[in-house]
Amino acid sequence: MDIIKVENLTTKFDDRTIHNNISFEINEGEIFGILGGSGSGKTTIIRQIVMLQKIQKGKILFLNKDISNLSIEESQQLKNDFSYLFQFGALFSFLNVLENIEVMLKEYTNLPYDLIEKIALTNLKLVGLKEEHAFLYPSELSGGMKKRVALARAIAIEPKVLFLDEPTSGLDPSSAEQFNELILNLKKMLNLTIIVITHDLTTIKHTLDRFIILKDTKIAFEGNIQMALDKNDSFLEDFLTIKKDKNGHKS
Ligand SMILES: Nc1ncnc2c1ncn2[C@@H]1O[C@H](COP(=O)(O)OP(=O)(O)OP(=O)(O)O)[C@@H](O)[C@H]1O
Repeated sequence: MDIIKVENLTTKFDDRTIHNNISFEINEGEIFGILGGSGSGKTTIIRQIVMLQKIQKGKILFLNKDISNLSIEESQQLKNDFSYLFQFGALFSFLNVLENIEVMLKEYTNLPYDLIEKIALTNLKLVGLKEEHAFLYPSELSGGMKKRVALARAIAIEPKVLFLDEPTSGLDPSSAEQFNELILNLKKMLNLTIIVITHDLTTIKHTLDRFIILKDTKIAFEGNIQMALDKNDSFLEDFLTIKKDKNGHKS
């Protein structure tokens, strides 16, 4: 079942066309990538799906609702169904780890504080951190730990859909790999649909179930990594820096 359906989306800023009549669907339970060069309109699409940017032409259905025609109550309800981790999704420097995770719960629920604290601790552990990290401040954390806290904050409200913008940017290869592993585990454990903007080839090759590549206002490719490898297309080979061994096997 599709959880998000983008139909004939056209976006222009001044005279510049960013998306020209593009359509795609994101299925429930998949990790879906939105890829493309810098300025190809990846963040704009996500901002449109999460209702931060107006849809100029075309339609987006999110959980079967046309997001351009929602009542205030419907839009509030939909906002409870997703969460996002933006590229520079900073933590509040004056709050400790646990308090940072609790922010969304305090904002979006009426739960009593002892329950909020319990949920925050559970989510802290879900993202691979320990109770002893709970009272550290952001300045005392590594980049990978900060991303984990931001992720714990995003999943604490139990969203159905999670948006991640460049989740591994700024991480060293080993931390990025661990973060990718965490995304895969969370998808399985929490039954999430995850939409990822990424340039990270490891994420693209090992974490995404399916992806689109935006190029020159259109979708240049839609499918999974195997389909991309099978295509023998020079743009795809360059974009994904696909390597061939001496027997012509691609990786
Ligand atoms: N609100 C806006 N008003 C005017 N131009 C905008 C607006 N939002 C985005 N743009 C422009 O639209 C283009 C696409 O931006 P977008 O952020 O979606 O690209 P992107 O693919 O996410 O790029 P990157 O990988 O560099 O983050 C860019 O040229 C950007 O400057």
